[in-house]
This record gives sequence, C-alpha cells and structure tokens, in this order.
Amino acid sequence: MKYDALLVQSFGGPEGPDEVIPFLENVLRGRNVPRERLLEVAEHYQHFGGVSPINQQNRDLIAALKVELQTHGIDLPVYWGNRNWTPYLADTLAQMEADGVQHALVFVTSVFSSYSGCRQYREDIAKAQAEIGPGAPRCDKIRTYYNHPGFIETMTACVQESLDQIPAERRAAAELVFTAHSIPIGMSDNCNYVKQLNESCRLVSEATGHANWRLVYQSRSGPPTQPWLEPDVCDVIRELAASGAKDVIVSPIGFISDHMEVLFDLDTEAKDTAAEVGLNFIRSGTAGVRPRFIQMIRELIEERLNPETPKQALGTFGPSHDFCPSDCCLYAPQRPRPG
Ligand SMILES: CC1=C(CCC(=O)O)c2cc3nc(cc4[nH]c(cc5[nH]c(cc1n2)c(C)c5CCC(=O)O)c(CCC(=O)O)c4C)C(CCC(=O)O)=C3C
Ligand SMILES: [Fe+2]
Repeated sequence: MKYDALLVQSFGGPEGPDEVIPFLENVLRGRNVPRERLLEVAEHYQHFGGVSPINQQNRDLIAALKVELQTHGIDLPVYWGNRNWTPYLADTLAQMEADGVQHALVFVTSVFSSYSGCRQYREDIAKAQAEIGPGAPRCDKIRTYYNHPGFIETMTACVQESLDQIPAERRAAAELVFTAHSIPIGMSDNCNYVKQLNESCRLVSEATGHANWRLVYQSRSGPPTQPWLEPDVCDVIRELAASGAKDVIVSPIGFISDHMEVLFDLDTEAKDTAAEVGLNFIRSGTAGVRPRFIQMIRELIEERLNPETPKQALGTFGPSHDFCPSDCCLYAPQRPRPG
C-alpha cells in the first residue's frame, strides 16, 4: 500500500484555566454525564493550573517518532489532530489536504479497543472528511497494539522498575494492580476491551514473573445509575490494606502517557487513599517516549508500508485486524432524557 503521511490522532486537553470548561463541553457533548461531574472534573484540571499534560506529551511523542522514522529511512510527514481540543482533527485534515496528502496512516493514542478508543476516532475522521468533501485524504487506522511486543516489553520494564523499589523480602507479596479507564458496561459488551486488557496484564505479569496481579478500573464517569466496569482502584486499595497488604504497585496499563487521568485519579486520589490506609503506594510508569514504544510505532508503520513484514504479536490472540469490520466497537451512547 502507498501511504504519503502519518496522522497521530489523540484526545486533546486544555492548556490554560480558560480552556477547561470549553474542553469538557466538547468531551461531553451529547453524552449521558451529569453537569456536576463536569464541574468536579474541571476542578481536577484547575488543580494543575488548567493545563493537561497530554498535548505536550503528544508533541514529545511526535518529535521522538520523527527521529525514529528518519533514522530508518521512512519518509512520511507527521501530522497531529485531536478529538476535543486544538489542534482539532478537522483543521489538521484540511491542512493535510492543502499539502496534497492523499492517503494517510493513522496512529491512535488509545491502546485498547472500545467505542471511545477505536470507533469514535474513526467516526471523527469520517466527519472531518465529510466537511472537506471528495478531495479529503483517505485515512487508515493502524491496528491495535495491546499485544505487540513493543508495548508489552515497555510496560514490563515499567513494572520491573517498580518491583525493584520494594525491599526484596516484601517483593513477592506486593500487590500488582493494573488500571484502565472504566467504560459503561453497555460499551464493553460490544468490544474486546476487557479481553485485551486481561491479555496485556497477563503477558506483563508473566514477563516479570510476578503472579500476584489484578485488573481494576479508574476514572468512572456517567450517572451513578448506569453500570460501568468495576472494581474501582480506590476501593481495591482499601480492601488490600484491610486484608494485610503492605505494598501496592499501580500500573496504568490502559494509558500511554501520564495525562490528567493518571496525575489526578492515581497520583492524587489513589495515592491519598493508600496513605490513609497505610499502604506503600508505587505508581508505575507509562510508555511515554520510551524507545521500545517509539520503535513499536515505527514497526507498525513498516508492516503497513510493506506487507511482507511479519506482524508481531505475543500471547494467544495474534495480531489484530488492519481494517475494522463494520460492527467493530459499536456503541449507541445513552442520551440524557429530554425535559
Ligand atoms: C476508554 C477511555 C480512555 C482510554 C483510552 C485513551 O487513552 O484514549 C479514555 C482516555 C481519556 N479520557 C480523558 C479525559 C476525559 N474522559 C472523560 C469521559 C469519558 N472517558 C471515557 C472513556 C475513555 N477515556 C468515557 C466512556 C467517558 C464518558 C463520556 C463519553 O462517553 O465519552 C472526560 C469527561 C469528564 C469525566 O466524566 O471524567 C474527560 C475529561 C483523557 C484526557 C486526559 C487529559 O486531559 O490529560 C484521556 C486520554
Ligand atoms: Fe476518558
């Protein structure tokens, strides 16, 4: 296949106090999330000066990726477009069209497949293409990478660094807690989110040789009446303390960088909860710009540029599809009742 650009597609975040509410209104437009939740999350952002680190993290990722592509002789311009904040995807796609891009590969910053992390990004592209019209660049999403050795090795290194911080005599008993963004049950029923997460966690724990692990969820949103994936990380921290645990390692395997969901929900809330119940809390790293992760993105690009390239995957499920089937990650978000 001939591709002439790479698009990095991400979530976006505010970069100043005045941007927080308009950003959150973008995120939650048409979603079934109470206004009180929006205002509560606004406080999380204001706590950090109204700046989410996610945009800078994406700038850093793109800078590292450009070097990686250049040193491997891959001559693709790299673009960046977000769902919820500048640079907005629609503006980026218009720029790509103006630059003569015809067919782009797309790297999405969500690892695991759900409506939020897969289909919604493809819908965002379709919407932006419709705005531009028939001349809009075609866009093909790169396959999901939850079981790619580049992701598993990166997360394994992060967890190993955390294990190494625990005194040897306590290490085997340490609780390894992987976290991912909670999603509504109605969303998780239509995708492989939980199955993929369990596989990644299993692969990382096997690679570290640390068998004492569990998968939990964080950052629940939505109305209390709507079921979301559980248990919540803070509830689990309390239960672990009550059952006599001394050390907990929290690995945010569901995210690729230390953005606001990590800084607030883990490094603030979960950490405070652990302190309250007397548990030693170690927050494990995310992929960020670790070289093996950047290398993985380049390998995923190479396998699409040259179909002879073997597709790497660990574990039992094999490499994921290159092209999403029509029912991939379907979800009809529940709308607030009118009136
Ligand atoms: C699966 C998933 C990921 C992981 C995959 C991935 O990494 O993409 C993720 C990532 C992120 N979620 C983020 C922020 C937010 N998510 C929200 C709300 C929601 N997330 C959902 C799902 C996910 N979200 C869902 C089902 C909702 C309910 C509304 C809806 O149906 O869409 C809200 C609204 C307020 C609230 O209720 O929390 C905010 C502010 C940020 C940016 C952080 C920053 O600014 O640094 C990131 C990377
Ligand atoms: Fe989210």
